[in-house]
Amino acid sequence: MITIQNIKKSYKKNVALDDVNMTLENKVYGLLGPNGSGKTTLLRIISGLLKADHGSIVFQDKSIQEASIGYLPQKFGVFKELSVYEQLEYYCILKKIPQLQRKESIQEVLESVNLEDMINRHCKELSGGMVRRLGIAQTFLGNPDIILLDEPSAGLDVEERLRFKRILSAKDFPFPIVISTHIVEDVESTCDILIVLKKGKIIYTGTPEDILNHARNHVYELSEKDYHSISFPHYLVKISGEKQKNYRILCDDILNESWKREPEIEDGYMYLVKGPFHEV
Ligand SMILES: Nc1ncnc2c1ncn2[C@@H]1O[C@H](COP(=O)(O)OP(=O)(O)OP(=O)(O)O)[C@@H](O)[C@H]1O
Repeated sequence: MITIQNIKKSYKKNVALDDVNMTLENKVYGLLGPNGSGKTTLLRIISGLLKADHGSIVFQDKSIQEASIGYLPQKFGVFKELSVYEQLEYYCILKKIPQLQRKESIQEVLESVNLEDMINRHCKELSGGMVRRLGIAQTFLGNPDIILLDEPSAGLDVEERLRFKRILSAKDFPFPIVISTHIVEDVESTCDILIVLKKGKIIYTGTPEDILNHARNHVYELSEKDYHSISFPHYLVKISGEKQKNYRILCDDILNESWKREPEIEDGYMYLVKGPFHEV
């Protein structure tokens, strides 16, 4: 278990994290939040790359520095002249994986991200999405105590995005996995717990199912004509339909009952982030 207590971090006067507290068990966590809400800063602090101004992170009664951490940064780079095998062997050395175990570990993680055929290719031959998958693979090497993935599915095509979700759903991992993203779709079916950050503060911790309740009675679908006639505060979630367009909105006003819709996870998340829509 990892306990994160009272973490604060500012960049000069800009407060990036404002008293963040959470406990991470052996579950998959989706760290959601709009751009600039503090997700990367939090992951960098947990990984030990960045020092918090205040607070502590404890791993099983010890300092987090003693934990083995698998970390995928937002920008993951490779040594272009190394082969895929050599690149991962380099990570094995950093993670102190004994030489005899390296080959098997490397093959295993490459298979999990569907890159086994690239094992002897130069990293410079990999596409952007393949580099991202190599980045995900290296986090699983060794016996990590925690895995931190900063926007893992950025740049992955639909098939690889689905494969990544399957990896996460396939088994119970013996360590926490934290996935940072601002795309609800990436985490809704794979994460046990969602944590939502807004302006450096946690505004929601709970299951993906419970988050949609935040938008209950706030979701409406209007025709184009009706939508253009409203003037109260609202958030436009999406426009769907071909000929007859439906405008799905979040608002605090009570509208025609026939326009009301059941909330989905994305509605709940957007209401938390954008709402409320009346003066509080
Ligand atoms: N190195 C830095 N120097 C100054 N300010 C920074 C630095 N890194 C982040 N910030 C600021 O801290 C806040 C949180 O940024 P952070 O990158 O952690 O957010 P994020 O949720 O990961 O955003 P995104 O989804 O865009 O990646 C933002 O206001 C950002 O401008």
